[in-house]
Amino acid sequence: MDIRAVNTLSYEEFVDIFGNVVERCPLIAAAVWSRRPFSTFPDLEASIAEFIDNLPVSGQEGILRCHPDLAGRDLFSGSLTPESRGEQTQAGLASLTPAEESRMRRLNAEYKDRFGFPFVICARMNDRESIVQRLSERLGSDPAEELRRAVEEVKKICHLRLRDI
Ligand SMILES: NC(=O)N[C@H]1NC(=O)NC1=O
Repeated sequence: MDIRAVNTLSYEEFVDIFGNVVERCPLIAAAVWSRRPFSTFPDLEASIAEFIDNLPVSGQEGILRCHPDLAGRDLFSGSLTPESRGEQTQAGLASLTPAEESRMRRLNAEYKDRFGFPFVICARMNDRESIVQRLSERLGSDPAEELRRAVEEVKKICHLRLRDI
């Protein structure tokens, strides 16, 4: 799709196409539609990033809470969005050993307890080993720094999803 075509979309069409570039947050696409025309795809991406950056902390945490756990129950029950399923599968998370799976589950739960939102990382820029490693490392982060880092990961996921479109 080219940017001129994007600029002619109604908001319903725009939300249909871009509603999941940030996982389960169609509100973001609905909001940035009013900033068109976009000169390029990076311009659209920058509008999304700016919208996210201008949210209060509760809004940014809300975005993170819309993300499914990595290698969590949703992956095995089939209730993920197609985008998330593809990303998690590509990173090897659909084929963890039972021991790796239970380690992920334990670390994810510990992370949520500590920060109040799920661990978010751009799965396609990682593999199963680096995901577990980052998760263990980030468990020790300062909460404000961790929120900032998690939001940057949301933007990386968004970047790749926009590129797919
Ligand atoms: N929890 C989490 O990071 N989930 C996301 N990461 C990613 O690459 N796709 C997702 O759904």
